[in-house]
Order: sequence, then structure tokens, then C-alpha cells
Amino acid sequence: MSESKRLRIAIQKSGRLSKESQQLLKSCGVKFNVNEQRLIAHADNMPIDLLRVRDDDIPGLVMDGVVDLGIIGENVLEEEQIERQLANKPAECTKLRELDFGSCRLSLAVPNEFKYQDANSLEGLRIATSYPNLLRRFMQEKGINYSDCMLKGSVEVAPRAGLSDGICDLVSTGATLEANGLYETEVIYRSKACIIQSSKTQSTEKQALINKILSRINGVIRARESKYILLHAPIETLDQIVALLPGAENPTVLPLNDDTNRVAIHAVSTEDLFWDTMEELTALGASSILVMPIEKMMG
Ligand SMILES: Nc1ncnc2c1ncn2[C@@H]1O[C@H](COP(=O)(O)OP(=O)(O)OP(=O)(O)O)[C@@H](O)[C@H]1O
Ligand SMILES: O=P(O)(O)OC[C@H]1O[C@H](OP(=O)(O)OP(=O)(O)O)[C@H](O)[C@@H]1O
Ligand SMILES: [Mg+2]
Repeated sequence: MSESKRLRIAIQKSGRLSKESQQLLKSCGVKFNVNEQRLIAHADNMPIDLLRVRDDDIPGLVMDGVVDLGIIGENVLEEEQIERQLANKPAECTKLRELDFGSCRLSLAVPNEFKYQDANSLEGLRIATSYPNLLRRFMQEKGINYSDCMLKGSVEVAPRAGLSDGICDLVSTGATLEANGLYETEVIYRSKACIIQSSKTQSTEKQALINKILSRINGVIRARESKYILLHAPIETLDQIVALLPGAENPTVLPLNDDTNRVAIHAVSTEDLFWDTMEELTALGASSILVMPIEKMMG
């Protein structure tokens, strides 16, 4: 197979990570259109190809150097890493950074009627999961014997279907567990989406493009986490007002026309400004408070 000159990025074809992975790359200025029937989407304005695959395949594609970058849940990455280490296959890749989506946890859960005290309550039981390696690591650390029942999907119905006593599955809101008469007993792994790079040596051009994409991702995520805040404040409560603005260390303070008692404050806040803080600001005499999203950030 000849080495492609274009940077290959693997993303999930359809599922929890696919929309946000595409959106992130678009926000970084990568222009592409996805045809649902096609595995590959070529970017129009940069030498980048997107490979749209099942999420389980992404870590292996990166570790084998078939693609250069991948966007994947840390849970799937860790599971594949353990699997490959056991099989003596290449398991190396570099996690470039965590992303700001795909937040979930891998947890143990049991039927509502099950009397759970601690992890020892699972001794000798059968647990259904799609993550046998992460489950084994946890159970070995606790010294608990169990048997597993490997299911790629619909794990949450296993106890009711008589296939297992408990489950080890992904949880976010907990709605799926509740709908299936289960409750969460132990969190065994916390996960977010992340971007990974293959360990193979890249050409100077490709590495420069990877660095550019990563720096843009950093800018996009920083911008999404930040807000631009404008407000009018009485000079006498200025210090208290600035202290309330989360993460805004050096705001711009400007005079107001025909008003010597009040000033305008412009600040970039690194956190969302919550309603409670807005109410406290108003109580200190702030007015005309505007909180605006930031589209891009650099430097
Ligand atoms: N409820 C959730 N909330 C947030 N993130 C989640 C949730 N469930 C899963 N994830 C994250 O998204 C990833 C993909 O989940 P999804 O359910 O789409 O996978 P899948 O069914 O295995 O998809 P595929 O068809 O690609 O194999 C998970 O590995 C996890 O990192
Ligand atoms: O705690 P909750 O917010 O209910 O989320 C948890 C559910 O989300 C995921 O499945 P998904 O909905 O992605 O569908 P899938 O089972 O087809 O992968 C996961 O496998 C759980 O079933
Ligand atoms: Mg999958």
C-alpha cells in the first residue's frame, strides 16, 4: 500500500460521536460534504480525507498506522489497548488531547431488587458487557471472581432476558438504566472523546498539518468554553463586580458618555456565566449585561 500524501482522519460513521466529530473539524476550517453511502469524504480545501467507520475500528486503524488521526471515546481506546497488549499486537498511539464531548462513564449496574453492598456482592456472578477488558481489569484489582457475557449491544436488557446477573455498560444520564430496572453501583472508568495520532513517523508536511489542526482544535474548544461579557457597573462596586466574573482577570474598563459614576466593562470569561452570578451582578448595580458566544480564539 503506497503512503497517501493526504492526511487521513478516522471518525465514527454514525453514533454518539459522529455529528460532533464532523462539527469540530468543520469549525477548524476543514471543508467537506459527507455522502451517507460513502466511507471516505475528501476535504475540498486541505489535503485531508475523512474515513467514516465503526468506532470500534478507529483505535486499531490508528495503531496500525492505516490512518494518521482518529477521534474516539477514551473507553474504546483503552479497551483496544488492553486487548492488543494481551495479543502482542502494536498498541501505541499518542493522545493529542481530550475533547469537549462524548462524556460518559463505564459502570457496573444491577437489577433494582439486587441487594448490593460493595463490589464483593458480585462474587461468582455473570456480568454482561461490551468492554470485557476494562471489566476484567477492575474485577482483578478488587480480587473478585465472575464470568462475563459478551454483548456488542442491548447490554441493558441482559439481566431481564436471563443472560446475566448484572451489567457493565456506558452511562450518561442514567435514563437507560432506569428504563430497564437497573441501578448503578460502581463507576469503573470515566471517558470523553479524544483525538489520537498514529506513532508512525510523519512527513514534515503532514506533521505540520497535524499541528495546525491541533492548534485550531485548541482554539475552537477554548472559544466554546469562553464567553464575551459586556456590562455597565457603578465605579463604587467595580472591584466586587470584576471579582464575580469567572476567569476574567484583566477586563477592559471604559468610560461612559455623560456618566461619571459608571463604567463599561468588557471581559472574556473562561466559564459560562450562570443565572445566579447574573443576579448577584445586578444586585451590585450592574446593568445592560450581555453574555455572548465567541466563535474563534487564538493566541
Ligand atoms: N450516553 C452517552 N453519552 C455520551 N457519550 C456516550 C454515550 N454513550 C456512548 N458515548 C460515547 O460515544 C461512543 C460511541 O457510542 P455509540 O453508542 O455511538 O457506539 P456504538 O453503538 O458502538 O457505535 P458504532 O456503530 O460506531 O460501533 C462511546 O464509545 C462513548 O465513548
Ligand atoms: O445513561 P444514558 O443517557 O441513558 O445513556 C446510556 C446509553 O447510551 C449509549 O447507547 P446509545 O444510546 O448510544 O445507543 P446504542 O446502544 O445503540 O449504542 C450506551 O450504550 C447506553 O445504552
Ligand atoms: Mg461500536
